[in-house]
Amino acid sequence: MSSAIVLEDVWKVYGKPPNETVALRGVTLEVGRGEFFAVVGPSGSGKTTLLHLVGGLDRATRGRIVVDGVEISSLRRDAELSAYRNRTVGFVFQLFYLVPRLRVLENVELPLVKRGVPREERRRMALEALRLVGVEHLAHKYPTQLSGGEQQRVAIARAIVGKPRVLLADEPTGNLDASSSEVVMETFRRLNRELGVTIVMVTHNLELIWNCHRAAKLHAGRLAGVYTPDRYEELIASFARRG
Ligand SMILES: Nc1ncnc2c1ncn2[C@@H]1O[C@H](COP(=O)(O)OP(=O)(O)OP(=O)(O)O)[C@@H](O)[C@H]1O
Repeated sequence: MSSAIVLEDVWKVYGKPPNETVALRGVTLEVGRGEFFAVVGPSGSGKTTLLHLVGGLDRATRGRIVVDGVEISSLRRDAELSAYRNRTVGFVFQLFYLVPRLRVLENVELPLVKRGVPREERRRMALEALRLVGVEHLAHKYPTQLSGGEQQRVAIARAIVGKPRVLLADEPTGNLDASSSEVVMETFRRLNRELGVTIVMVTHNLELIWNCHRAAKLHAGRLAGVYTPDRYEELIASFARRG
């Protein structure tokens, strides 16, 4: 298994003594290329922190992080980290963060504007991304005219339009009802299967791990285990016992 993501002894400390919070305490983890990988754990266990570090939204205090062959923990300049964010990873958040005054197509084009892709090419790529997630017919609507599930699929189109190797999703169904959640999960499964995109998804909803090849459990900033589907029942039961 070649690795899309490698974390070696990663620590994250927020704040300064005596008011510091240690969010990650030496996490070592590998995610394979083409894996659909879940991260679960109680509130405050460090899930979002881990995703932010992998996505280059924040820097680790200590340790090594390599994503798609790039050692992001050694990128010192903000411009390098920003280029990494724009090219290698795509983000999907719980709150879709679409720009309300822009049409769906224009929202999806945004990451390409930053890259300086010419207009016609942008349009073509944005329509292709919308088609991949099954909402091409909504291209000329505004976000407020869409359901939550449709907005999240547009946000996924925006995340994949630049053809990132890794898609990072933080509670992507946290704001959706059960049927919209299923549509979003089906979209992820298809992107993973057909395009081979590596997906890391943070979730509170343990039922969603059944979509994933493996699931990591964090507890108080430490890796408490990495599970394959044959042990998911055991993982779910561990939450029933003590969270
Ligand atoms: N910017 C920050 N400044 C200070 N402390 C922070 C910051 N972000 C997170 N923390 C703290 O770090 C710890 C881990 O937070 P994190 O958001 O990663 O947890 P989580 O598992 O994603 O939680 P949840 O499931 O509630 O979203 C928590 O104690 C949190 O209060």
